Amino acid sequence: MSLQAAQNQSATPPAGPTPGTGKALYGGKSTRRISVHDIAAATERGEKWPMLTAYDAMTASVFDEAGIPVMLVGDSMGNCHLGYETTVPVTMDEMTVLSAAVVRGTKRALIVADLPFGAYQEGPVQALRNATRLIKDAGVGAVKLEGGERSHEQIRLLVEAGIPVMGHIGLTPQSVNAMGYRVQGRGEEAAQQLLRDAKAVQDAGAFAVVLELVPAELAAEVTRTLHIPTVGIGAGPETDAQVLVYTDMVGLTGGKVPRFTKQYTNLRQVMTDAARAYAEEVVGGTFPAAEHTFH
Ligand SMILES: Nc1nc(=O)c2c([nH]1)NC[C@@H]1CN(c3ccc(C(=O)N[C@@H](CCC(=O)O)C(=O)O)cc3)CN21
Ligand SMILES: CC(C)C(=O)C(=O)O
Ligand SMILES: [Mg+2]
Repeated sequence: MSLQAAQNQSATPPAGPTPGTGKALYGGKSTRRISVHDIAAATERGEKWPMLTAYDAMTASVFDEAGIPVMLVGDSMGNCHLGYETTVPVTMDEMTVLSAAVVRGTKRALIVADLPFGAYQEGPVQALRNATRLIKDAGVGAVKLEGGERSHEQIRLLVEAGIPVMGHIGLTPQSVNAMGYRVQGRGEEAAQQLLRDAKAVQDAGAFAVVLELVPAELAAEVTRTLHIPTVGIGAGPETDAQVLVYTDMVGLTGGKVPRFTKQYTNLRQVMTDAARAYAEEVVGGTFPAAEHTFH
């Protein structure tokens, strides 16, 4: 969000829910889907907004009813949901099936789907072909792809074709084999590159940009510089929006989680306890009881 927008915000505080805009992001009366324009308008008013990943209809319906306005069918499904080591092996077929499920499970949220590794690196035409699949076959409202300057031609062609695009710069996990999982944008030269990447994404026509694993001060500077919303993950508190991988947020991720995540509950423990209780009752012969039994 620009400084101008921030000043507008302090000059005219939001006056409560307005149909079709503003607090409608968080479950106002409107039942239509949230659009990229609603996202831009909310950000202009200085409203921060939360994004969560989702990979199936059931989970997505929970978050939709909880009022999460934007959901990302992230290629993090690779390690969080499909059992791969990283996001790198995720295919367009996997993205399309799970994105369609998330769309079916939701009524209100804007659904953004990642273009997986290999689905846009060949060039803009390949990017358009694969983004079109996610829009037409899965029914998502927008796509996301990684890279700043290196991806600006892809972003531009998708936007010209009428597909809203979210950019993603800083740590780009599809490049893990080249860059590892390290904080990005440290040092003057790397910071200048991140600013150039952010501007390239905005100039290409993206409606928002994810900043992953960058110093908070740099994320704040990018946020002040751009007019499109910034969505932070491991980028400090001053971005316009935040995103978390939902399995980290609910404590379901097996193994190590990044330091920037916050675990709000421990579903792994809840599910472990439930599974053990069920197993004990089956072994002990106390389940099924009379009320679960037909004669
Ligand atoms: N479960 C999960 N959560 C995520 O946030 C996530 C995924 N998976 N998969 C796709 C990408 C990969 N991400 C990652 C993966 C590892 C680190 C990591 O190891 N970070 C170090 C900090 C490194 C440093 O200090 O430079 C850490 O300890 O958090 C960070 C982000 C974020 N995304
Ligand atoms: C971490 C977020 C931004 C993402 O790209 C994903 O979940 O795949
Ligand atoms: Mg991703």
